[in-house]
Amino acid sequence: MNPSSSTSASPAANAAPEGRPLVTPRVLTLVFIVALALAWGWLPEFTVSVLSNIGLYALVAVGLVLLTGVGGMTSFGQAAFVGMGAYATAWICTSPTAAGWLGGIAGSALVPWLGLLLGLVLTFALAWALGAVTLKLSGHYLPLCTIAWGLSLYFLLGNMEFLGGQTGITGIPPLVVAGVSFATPRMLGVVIWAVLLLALWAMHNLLDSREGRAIRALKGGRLMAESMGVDTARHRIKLFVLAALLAAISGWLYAHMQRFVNPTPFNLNIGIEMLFMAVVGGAGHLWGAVLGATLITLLKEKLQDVLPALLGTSGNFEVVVFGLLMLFVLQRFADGLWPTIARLARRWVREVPRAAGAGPAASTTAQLAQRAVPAAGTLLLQADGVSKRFGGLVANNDISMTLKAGEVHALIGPNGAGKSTFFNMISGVDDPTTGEVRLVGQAMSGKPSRAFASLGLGRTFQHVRLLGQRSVVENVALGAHLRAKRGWLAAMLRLDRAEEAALMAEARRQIERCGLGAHADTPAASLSLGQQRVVEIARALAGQPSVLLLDEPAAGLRHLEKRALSELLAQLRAEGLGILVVEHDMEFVMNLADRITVLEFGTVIATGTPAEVQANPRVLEAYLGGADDELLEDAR
Ligand SMILES: Nc1ncnc2c1ncn2[C@@H]1O[C@H](COP(=O)(O)OP(=O)(O)OP(=O)(O)O)[C@@H](O)[C@H]1O
Repeated sequence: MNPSSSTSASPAANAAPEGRPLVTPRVLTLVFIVALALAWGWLPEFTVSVLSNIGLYALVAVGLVLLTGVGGMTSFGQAAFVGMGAYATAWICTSPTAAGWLGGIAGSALVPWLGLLLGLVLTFALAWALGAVTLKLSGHYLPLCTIAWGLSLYFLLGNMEFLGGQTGITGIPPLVVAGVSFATPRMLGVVIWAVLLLALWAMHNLLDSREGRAIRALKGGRLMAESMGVDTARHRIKLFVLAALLAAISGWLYAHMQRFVNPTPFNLNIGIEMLFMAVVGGAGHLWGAVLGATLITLLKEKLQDVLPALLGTSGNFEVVVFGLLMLFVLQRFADGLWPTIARLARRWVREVPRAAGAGPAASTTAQLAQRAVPAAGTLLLQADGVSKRFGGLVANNDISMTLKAGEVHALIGPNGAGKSTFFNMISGVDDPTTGEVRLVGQAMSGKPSRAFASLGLGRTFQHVRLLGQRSVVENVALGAHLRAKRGWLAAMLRLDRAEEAALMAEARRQIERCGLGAHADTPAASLSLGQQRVVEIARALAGQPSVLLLDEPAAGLRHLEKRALSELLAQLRAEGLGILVVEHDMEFVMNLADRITVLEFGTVIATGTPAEVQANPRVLEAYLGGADDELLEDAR
């Protein structure tokens, strides 16, 4: 496990100044674990109890960090899932009905484990169902929905007679493993922290994988993630279920620590407190969950003693302080406290850069899926009479065009001519009102962007869409998402290392090819806009596309960079790619394109070679009528 790996954009970004004493995050983590283990037997009972509570909260907060900080979905209702885990084991361990079902094994040491299984199964089913309904919502509707089901589950738990109503369930047996009883917080605390550390390790592994990059991409917007082949709806639900399962495990441990359950610890207030923990600690950082859980738990303990003494009356005043604290933290530390601590610690702690090609030996490196290069002249992309209306506005009017393997086709036209709209039609972002798009011979009506990606369409965006805090190599590796297949479980257990090494090697190869080798480990946001556009091209190439759609690739590039880009695209054309470029830079287009299609007011006014288009009177008229007279300059 690696405390700062989730905090750092890249190894290089973490690099400490040369010559300073260095500790790697891994060593620091080991020191922390060993210190905790050695101190555990000697700590006072009360401290052990508080630490166990911190462990329980942190387990839930880890799920919230993934859900909220990494995946961009806010949940106020996580306490209800803790309740599900707690009540499932409480019921199965104590109910006569459950004992009837369990027959001979009722009362044995196995029953709490059946309670865990029941809690996980119920939570899985409920979270999947809730996720399927609520995660389609965006903006403030999603958090509102989590409040709604958080409240509902809380009242449900408190109103079911067989669960003891508001009184709850008592007499839950302690965990017993191989004859060893985990009845005391000192004993169960070991299990709690072991589970927490295991969860941190597994979640760190998940984030440091192909699926982790897909999860991070969710926050960058569905459009980008889908274009890389990520099924965003499915990933959102899986992330939601994963966070719920972590909460349920925390609930199971809680029930066997307290040995009784009632609905109070699972109400909305506690759900909000758990979200505080994730956000205050550092919503995008796994160890931020531990930090947040520690700070809030300790603060709560202190405030519960101090505030009544100060105010002369009792009440839940700590909630007011939490609210103020939240305001302060969000004002001063928008990303929570963990990134600030990690930044301060950078003098002494640094990540060891993962060397290019490091990982499993070449012989054990997995093979990524390969796409056969189409023969030159093969028809790759075809638009037949594509029209798009927005209300009364006809943005695209009966456009037909083709793209063949081994050619560069440019789409030009004045601002507002309908180029982006057409780009959206041929990349699955939007559906034509009438007409048809075919990709490698397949009709694409109604298919999402990821279906286009899986058929070999790679694209860049007019407004760059990168994960700015992540390194260039991670961004580019996302482009190869569909070429690998290891899933969440393999990633968590680190069984995907060979494949991951292959993905990273491929990403680095494409970065080198695009001339950005020196920036591979730099956070993408720290590059110039022009370089970020090139990163997008490298990301598209990592998917080994046969069709490349480039939306204004030369915008923001300096002269030499444009020349290098032009050479790269010419080389890709020679390798057999079909490239469609939407571009305003006429010199770039005229020097590169084999064919040009000119749009005006959504209609094709000319198609042909650069020379034919430059000599076309309608084209000259269209450009003279607009602000851009570069074409005329070129034509002369
Ligand atoms: N979602 C939408 N709803 C309504 N009108 C839209 C929508 N998208 C585009 N339009 C309109 O369609 C027309 C074509 O826009 P589009 O963005 O495709 O042009 P463009 O050629 O890409 O322009 P630019 O070069 O400035 O990017 C414009 O009049 C625009 O206002």
